[in-house]
Amino acid sequence: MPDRAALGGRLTLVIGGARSGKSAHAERLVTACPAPWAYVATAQAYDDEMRERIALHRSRRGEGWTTIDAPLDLVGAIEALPDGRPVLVDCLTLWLTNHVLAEHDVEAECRGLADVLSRPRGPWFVVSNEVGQGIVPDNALARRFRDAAGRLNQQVAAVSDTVLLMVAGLPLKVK
Ligand SMILES: Nc1nc2c(ncn2[C@@H]2O[C@H](COP(=O)(O)OP(=O)(O)OP(=O)(O)O)[C@@H](O)[C@H]2O)c(=O)[nH]1
Repeated sequence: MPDRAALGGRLTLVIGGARSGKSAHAERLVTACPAPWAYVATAQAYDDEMRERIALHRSRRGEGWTTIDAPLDLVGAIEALPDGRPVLVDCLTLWLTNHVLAEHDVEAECRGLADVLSRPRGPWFVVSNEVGQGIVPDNALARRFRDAAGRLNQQVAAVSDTVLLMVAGLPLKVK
């Protein structure tokens, strides 16, 4: 196992805007650890565009990966993984979207996730979107989502050893 400190510690949050290169960078970090790697996907393929994106991701990942679908029960999926298995969770924002749309108790879900991520296991790499830098959305659901995403990112960043902000494909170490 490579030096944990060199990999960024037990938990690394990779955060950025859409197409900032966060998934690819997080994959590079995970594959610096010995295989096998676990990919925990929170996306659901509702249409052809999403199906195509997912197929691209799968072909990019190649061998050595096990994919686990966890659109809602991310805590259960993480807890079920064997100790020491390098894990990539992609991404928190879609997981949050799924809970918001299902009208679940989003605050409780986020607390539960931050709690499991704060446990001394890993190496874990978690991808999330930095949202909310544009103008205030004009509908209440989007505002609620934006606020919940900001709070979730803060909670996860607080328990992370390393936080990387992706800008134009480049990682900026913010923690
Ligand atoms: N269900 C499922 N989803 C996957 C799989 N592979 C990737 N995804 C999803 O694909 C999503 C990321 O895709 P993109 O929209 O291309 O990436 P992005 O995060 O906008 O862009 P980048 O910042 O460049 O990574 C993540 O939410 C993953 O959950 C898979 O095998 N199964």
